[in-house]
Amino acid sequence: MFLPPRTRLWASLSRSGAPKRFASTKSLKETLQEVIPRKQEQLKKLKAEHSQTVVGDVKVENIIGGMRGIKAMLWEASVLDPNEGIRFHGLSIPDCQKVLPTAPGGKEIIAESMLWLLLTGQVPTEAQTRQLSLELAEKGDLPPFVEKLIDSFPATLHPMTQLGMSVAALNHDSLFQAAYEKGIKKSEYWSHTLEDCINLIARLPALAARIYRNVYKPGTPLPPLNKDLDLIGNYSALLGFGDNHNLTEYLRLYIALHGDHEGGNASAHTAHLVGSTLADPYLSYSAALFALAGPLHGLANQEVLRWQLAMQEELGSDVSHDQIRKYLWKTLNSGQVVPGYGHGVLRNPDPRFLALQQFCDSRPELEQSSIVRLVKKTFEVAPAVLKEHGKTKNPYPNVDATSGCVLYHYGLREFKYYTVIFGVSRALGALTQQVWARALGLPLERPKSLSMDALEKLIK
Ligand SMILES: CC(=O)SCCNC(=O)CCNC(=O)[C@H](O)C(C)(C)COP(=O)(O)OP(=O)(O)OC[C@H]1O[C@@H](n2cnc3c(N)ncnc32)[C@H](O)[C@@H]1OP(=O)(O)O
Ligand SMILES: O=C([O-])CC(=O)C(=O)O
Repeated sequence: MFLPPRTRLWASLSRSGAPKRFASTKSLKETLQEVIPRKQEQLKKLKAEHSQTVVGDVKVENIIGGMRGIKAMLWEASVLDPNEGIRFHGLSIPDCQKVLPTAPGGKEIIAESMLWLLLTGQVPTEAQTRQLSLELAEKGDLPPFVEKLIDSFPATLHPMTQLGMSVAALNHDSLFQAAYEKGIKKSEYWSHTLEDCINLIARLPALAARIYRNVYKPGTPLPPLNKDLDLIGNYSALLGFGDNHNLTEYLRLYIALHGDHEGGNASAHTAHLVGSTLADPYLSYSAALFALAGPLHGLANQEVLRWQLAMQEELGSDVSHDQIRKYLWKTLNSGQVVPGYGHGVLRNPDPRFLALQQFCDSRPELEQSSIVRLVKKTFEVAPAVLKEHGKTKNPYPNVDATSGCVLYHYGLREFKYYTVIFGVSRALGALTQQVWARALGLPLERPKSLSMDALEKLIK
């Protein structure tokens, strides 16, 4: 039975509050086959009954202000509330932490259960999650020419550039593109797109880990994919951290939480825009990765670590609130942004930041870590400084403020690599939408632009 998200959450919690799973044995594709006709019907009804209903207005400030606040995209998997933060099909982060299956022996949400939720709007069973893990591990090997391509990159090429280029090269094997060339019907687009999306997600650990090894641990052999591990268990092992359970668990949580942040963020929006031309999922996601690689977006997590380490270098480890305050002012007065703070939509501390901080608070070794403590102390000071500075509409931390310090503490210290981990994650949401865009037959994205002269004419 298909239930609205909130009802489904309550239905998936037993009376004792412990998660209870539905006993479905359906595969991901079978589940989607069930869900898609209902969504198609919903869209048809919206079009028929409300095409002309006004849901917002556009001011000049929206046009010159990066389209902030304009409701202009359909995005199925998640919606962002400025104060509450993200909900995935209606489920908040704490809701997801209660009901989504974890890895055997683990406590954190895994990529597979988040992907299932994003794609279907349903909480998968333990068995469905394991089945998906196995499918991903079976499909995770790289084509030899892509391995060669990655190996040919100079180690000085930024890891995000390497990731974007290698994801684009995987389109050599795009099933959607091959089927399109044969001339398939529009109603068949989504199933080929789904195959591509699953194949791409499956290959991301091997791809991202190969980049890491080449750049930072040259000459160390990559282990084969382990069919008994989940996607991120394998990623951690490929990176060389497989026996670090704490880091593996952190990566699982990190990657589940960064998976989707509604549609307007720069990476997801880029994937959607490029995908709307019917470019295949590899090309669309490759483009998204280059948007993620900008310092106002995903690259901010690299910038946060660089900034916090520079602060530590200058002030020492045992730093006072007052010293941090002065350091923040120095950054602001030199005309730079404080990385990890502010947001295009959020107006409160990012619940992803809070969830990652909670992870830190639950582990004694992280509570003792000088970099983790510095990040926490910065949070205790920065909002007041940013409020006094008076520019940013949101003086609170976003997820990037804290995501890197835990990696750093656990030994993954090459912070130029951090956005690659974000890039492995964002595929979950961006590619989910690609499937939905094809299933719903969404059109080419093409908003209207205006010159300043044209705008002035319109105002008159
Ligand atoms: C996963 C993610 O992508 S989360 C975001 C990651 N990015 C960062 O952490 C980088 C630092 N933050 C920022 O640059 C911004 O807050 C952004 C890009 C995230 C959002 O930008 P906007 O929606 O334009 O923010 P906002 O409307 O509050 O900006 C108003 C002014 O405040 C400034 N401002 C915003 N955030 C900050 C900050 N953290 N430090 C200093 N100034 C800031 C803006 O630069 C802008 O200044 P301007 O008028 O001189 O151009
Ligand atoms: O929503 C945004 O604009 C940026 C962000 O936090 C994300 O993409 O995760």
